[in-house]
Amino acid sequence: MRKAIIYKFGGASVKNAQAIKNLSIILFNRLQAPMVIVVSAIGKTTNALEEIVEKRWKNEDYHEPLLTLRQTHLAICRDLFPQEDLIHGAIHNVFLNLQRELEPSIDKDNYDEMYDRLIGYGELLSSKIIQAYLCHEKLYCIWQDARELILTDQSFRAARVLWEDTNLAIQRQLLPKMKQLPIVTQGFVGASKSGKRTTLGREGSDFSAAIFASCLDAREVTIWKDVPGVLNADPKLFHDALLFDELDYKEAAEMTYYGASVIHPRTIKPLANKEIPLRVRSFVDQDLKGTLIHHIEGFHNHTPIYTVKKGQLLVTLEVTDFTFINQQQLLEVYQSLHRLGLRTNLLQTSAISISISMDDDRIKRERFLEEMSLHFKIRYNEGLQLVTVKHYREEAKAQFEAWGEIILEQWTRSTMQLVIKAK
Ligand SMILES: Nc1ncnc2c1ncn2[C@@H]1O[C@H](COP(=O)(O)OP(=O)(O)O)[C@@H](O)[C@H]1O
Ligand SMILES: N[C@@H](CC(=O)OP(=O)(O)O)C(=O)O
Repeated sequence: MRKAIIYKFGGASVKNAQAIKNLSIILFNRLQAPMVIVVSAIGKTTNALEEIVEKRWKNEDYHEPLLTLRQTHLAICRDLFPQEDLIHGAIHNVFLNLQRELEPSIDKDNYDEMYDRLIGYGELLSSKIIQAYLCHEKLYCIWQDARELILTDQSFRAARVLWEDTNLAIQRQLLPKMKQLPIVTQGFVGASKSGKRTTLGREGSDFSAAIFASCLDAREVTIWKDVPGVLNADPKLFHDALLFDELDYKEAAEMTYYGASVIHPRTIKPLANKEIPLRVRSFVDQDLKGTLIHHIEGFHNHTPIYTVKKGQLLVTLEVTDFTFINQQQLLEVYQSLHRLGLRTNLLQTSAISISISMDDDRIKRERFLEEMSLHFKIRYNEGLQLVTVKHYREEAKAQFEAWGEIILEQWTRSTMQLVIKAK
């Protein structure tokens, strides 16, 4: 059998009926076996599901957002399929199951577990609609439940892959099917060996594509985006951003680490380990070649790379007596962050304080602050932006002064980071 090709279509590329039709056009000349097509939830479905789950958790009324979500999906089906197609009933049933799963009383200690049980419904819906539509267009393919293949531990919302088990499941269950027809499956979701549903972290479908690629020793992965490829900055924020024709794995991995949301941070490593090339290309203009991320001997980039992470919480922990910050205190802070699964993006210590910029999470934040209040005096600032400039030029800081007040900065020889409070 030839080496497999992996395609990943994110939420933007399947955001409505027109976008799904466009996906089938992309596949028209490209569909082949062996191929795995990994899809994310339609548009902003995962955000809507997050709202529903949070409301259910707080015992608030979630019926309105649930109804909107149902109507949106059924309307897409009406645009894509004739009235008598079985898909309408199938999607209706998925919503009945979701409704049923939202009803029972909830275990108040296990928000993350409940979240993972419900949030993957978005990918379930999109993958069913897309597989049915491709078959309707005579682009025959098989639907596969990714939770039978991507096996993880039970670190809900940021599950770690059990590589050996996943590899085995893919070889045994997926490979034989792949010989017959292309596969459509879900990104983002997995399951533990005891059958609990898990997820790989928000925007984790790129990582799912990389997992399939690694286990299948794929020829290439293509992720289809609404941008021409990887640029040196988010083109929505920087209008003069430059497109890279190619990038070395290491440079791409660092970009994602600092927050370039075009690729999920966990995607590059499994591909780099097996030297599987990753192409990022546009689903809008399919004539463009995009950006090829692969191993480039002696790669040197001097173009500045800008990344912006929004929704940052900057916490400053200050000692309450006149002791200095020591390693034991740092250890306790890190242990608490690790236990709660809070991601830190910048840490700075002074003699009497520790400042941490982290991705905000309203529920976990409260627990962290509560734990820290036993040892420190706390100040915090929310809704901040963390700007990172790699290969910065001297004048780089000045342009961000217009963005707001720079309340923390950190410089190394190659990287500048600024925490900014918008005006
Ligand atoms: N360096 C970058 N190059 C290209 N796009 C970027 C970059 N940094 C951030 N982006 C943003 O990433 C978006 C695409 O990623 P994302 O929205 O996660 O896609 P999807 O969810 O459809 O997979 C683009 O619309 C762009 O605004
Ligand atoms: N739907 C999930 C997973 C994902 O990766 O989505 P996208 O490919 O649209 O970023 C999310 O929104 O987090």
